[in-house]
Amino acid sequence: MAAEVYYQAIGTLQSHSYLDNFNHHQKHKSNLVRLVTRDFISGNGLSRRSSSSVQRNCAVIQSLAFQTSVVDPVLSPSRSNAGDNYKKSNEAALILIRHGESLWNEKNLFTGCVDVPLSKKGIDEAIEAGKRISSIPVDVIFTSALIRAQMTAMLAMTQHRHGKVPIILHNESERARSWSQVFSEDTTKQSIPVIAAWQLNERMYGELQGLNKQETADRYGKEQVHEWRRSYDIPPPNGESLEMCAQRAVAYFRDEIEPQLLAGKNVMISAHGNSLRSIIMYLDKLTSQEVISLELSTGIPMLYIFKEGRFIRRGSPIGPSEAGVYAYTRRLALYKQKLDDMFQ
Ligand SMILES: O=C(O)[C@@H](CO)OP(=O)(O)O
Repeated sequence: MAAEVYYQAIGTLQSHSYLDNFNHHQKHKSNLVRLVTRDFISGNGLSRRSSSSVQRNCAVIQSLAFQTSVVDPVLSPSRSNAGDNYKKSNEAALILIRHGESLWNEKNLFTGCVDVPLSKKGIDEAIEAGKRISSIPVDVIFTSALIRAQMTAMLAMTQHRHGKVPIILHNESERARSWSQVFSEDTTKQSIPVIAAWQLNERMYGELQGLNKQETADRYGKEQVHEWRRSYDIPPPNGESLEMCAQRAVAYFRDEIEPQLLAGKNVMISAHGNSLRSIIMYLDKLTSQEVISLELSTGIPMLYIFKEGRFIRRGSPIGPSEAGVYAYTRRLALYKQKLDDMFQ
């Protein structure tokens, strides 16, 4: 009973998860999640005090949502896409994760398409991310072609409770494909295909790649560097703007990933700050103004549900130190229950 009440309360809070994109609202919601989680952990279920506090605060969250003038993706008919080629389909989970901290994030260098591995902290973040999504179904994984996204996906999957083995598909040549075949149906069932695509790579940062971000701001001015980093259509010198990055990343999402979701497959995408910003812009129908303030932390998985042609955000932990809470749907709760029963 306590768990049921807990998930319901968290569900209410997390249904406004798009507020996480706005730092000033994030804090408020994070306090509420902490309050409810504390009651749950104490084992007494939701206390009357917390229960009325959640109700009261949900009203506050509602009004914050109104102030942002972002339409609630849960309540509104559809801010989302896939409309044209919508077919009646099963519900499917979509997890988006930005890679853990890389060795160049650690050094504050522009990275873009330079292929840099995770730092020690990034490895820990990826493992932590894996714990947070360990009860959410994953049938197929898409990563960029870059090692930091691939390391993140693989490390995260070591924590998954289903115990399946992620296997990178090699389609770069006929020989690579044929030499990496598996000849057991049972083994295939126990594995998750991992598809690497360059289209999901970080935006190409042009002549900024390898430069220190602070030194670049000192040299060219804070405003100019912010424009290069966050504007929608201004590219850094000889690099890609977010708009250019979206042209390949969103096209790939629509052509290769949406069909999987339509077929009812649960998908995880491990990619990068800007390739994911462009995909989120598409999923949440953000304007080119709104996307400027969209920041993604390293190693924090976000959950969407794809149902009846719509993408609905179901939450994301607030930050690295927060508990991983998502608004589970009935189908996800049943999947979790199945894992609980299996590992009792
Ligand atoms: O350097 C990069 O490739 C990206 C992501 O780390 O940086 P930014 O935050 O400027 O988009």
